[in-house]
Amino acid sequence: MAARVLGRAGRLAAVVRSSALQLRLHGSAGLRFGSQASFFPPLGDAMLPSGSFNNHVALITGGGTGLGRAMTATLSQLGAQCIIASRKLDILQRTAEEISSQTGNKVHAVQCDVRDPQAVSQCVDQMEALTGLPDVIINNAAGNFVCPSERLSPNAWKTITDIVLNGTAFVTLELGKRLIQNQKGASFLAITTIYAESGSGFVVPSASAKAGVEALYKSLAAEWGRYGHRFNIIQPGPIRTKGAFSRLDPTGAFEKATIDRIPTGRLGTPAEIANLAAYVSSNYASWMSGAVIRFDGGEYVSLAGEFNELRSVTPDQWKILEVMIRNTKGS
Ligand SMILES: CCCCC/C=C\C/C=C\C/C=C\C=C\C(=O)SCCNC(=O)CCNC(=O)[C@H](O)C(C)(C)COP(=O)(O)OP(=O)(O)OC[C@H]1O[C@@H](n2cnc3c(N)ncnc32)[C@H](O)[C@@H]1OP(=O)(O)O
Ligand SMILES: NC(=O)C1=CN([C@@H]2O[C@H](COP(=O)(O)OP(=O)(O)OC[C@H]3O[C@@H](n4cnc5c(N)ncnc54)[C@H](OP(=O)(O)O)[C@@H]3O)[C@@H](O)[C@H]2O)C=CC1
Repeated sequence: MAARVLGRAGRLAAVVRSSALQLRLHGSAGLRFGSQASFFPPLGDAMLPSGSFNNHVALITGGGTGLGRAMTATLSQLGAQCIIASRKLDILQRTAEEISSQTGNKVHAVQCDVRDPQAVSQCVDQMEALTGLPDVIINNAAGNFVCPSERLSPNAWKTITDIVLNGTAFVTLELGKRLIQNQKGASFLAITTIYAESGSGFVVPSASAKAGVEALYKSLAAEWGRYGHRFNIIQPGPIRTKGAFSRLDPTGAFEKATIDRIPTGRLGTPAEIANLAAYVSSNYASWMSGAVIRFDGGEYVSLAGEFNELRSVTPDQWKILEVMIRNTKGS
């Protein structure tokens, strides 16, 4: 009997040793479970009731492309009159016409480089003439590229931090002052990124500027509630847009690894973030201020936990690991 048990234990130990060796040699290659993305299908329809933004005016910076365009389309569909502002007037005009023709609600295109406070002031003048002051302001315009920090010129640093931090501040302060003067409340939303919180190498100007934007919005949430202003932040994870992916993963080499570390097994979609932005900017969220909403399919926590790689250990391997751990005696 004892010999039989010892024999079984010996065989098990041999299996444990060989499997542990396999694990060490080959990692988890080929041992992944099937894609879980099918559990988390993205929905594309506008989530809020139709007419939720009737009689509302929304300014979306960078609204001509990517996520800003998707937010504009959703707000317009829900009844808002939108103003989209960025540098490239032709792109803005094309987007404005396309969205207006689909929703029946006016979208205005206004050229504005948010790095220039005078241009921002003129943009707001133009907006006041077209629609009056806005109820909703979405600071979405940004610039970014991957680059080792030792290769950054002073102007590269300045370009990104000017668009992201100074641009957001110029738009927010210009509108805030005029809204306060007119005793009009508003919802301000800033689009940052998950690495605004953690920092990240290779996108250091963007990480620094987005962290500044978060500090700006949290501070104003505290200070300007008394004027009827709400300030919130959405931190998106990866969502395919030409603007982001062409500058952050120009060869496409990192996309699979990115998707593999997202617990929901897929990238986000522009329509999903547009629904969240619409909710945060709507009167349904009138008690929400100072919030930082991470919207990343779980990527941030997945990157943060040092044991999360163990997801790729199979049930059979777990049996072996458990035996090894239980058989450990002493320290
Ligand atoms: C691990 C991989 C992950 C894969 C997943 C991929 C992506 C998604 C995941 C997460 C995304 C998270 C956050 C995303 C944040 C974003 O903001 S994405 C949005 C990106 N969109 C844009 O950037 C659109 C607007 N961008 C631009 O217009 C330009 O790119 C630019 C920002 C450069 C501004 O244009 P412009 O004002 O015309 O500037 P210049 O071309 O004159 O350049 C100014 C200085 O910057 C230097 N520079 C430009 N490009 C680079 C570069 N690639 N590397 C190094 N330096 C660069 C340029 O030389 C100028 O400096 P000098 O005058 O020469 O000194
Ligand atoms: N896509 C993603 O995976 C993620 C995106 N984000 C954030 O989402 C937001 C939208 O990015 P995304 O849609 O992907 O990328 P885009 O490149 O499509 O959007 C950036 C927009 O900013 C505008 N812009 C850039 N510089 C200026 C400027 N100086 N003045 C005014 N407008 C300017 C651009 O318009 P123009 O060239 O006409 O000026 C463009 O429409 C950004 O804040 C980005 O940081 C955050 C995390 C992930």
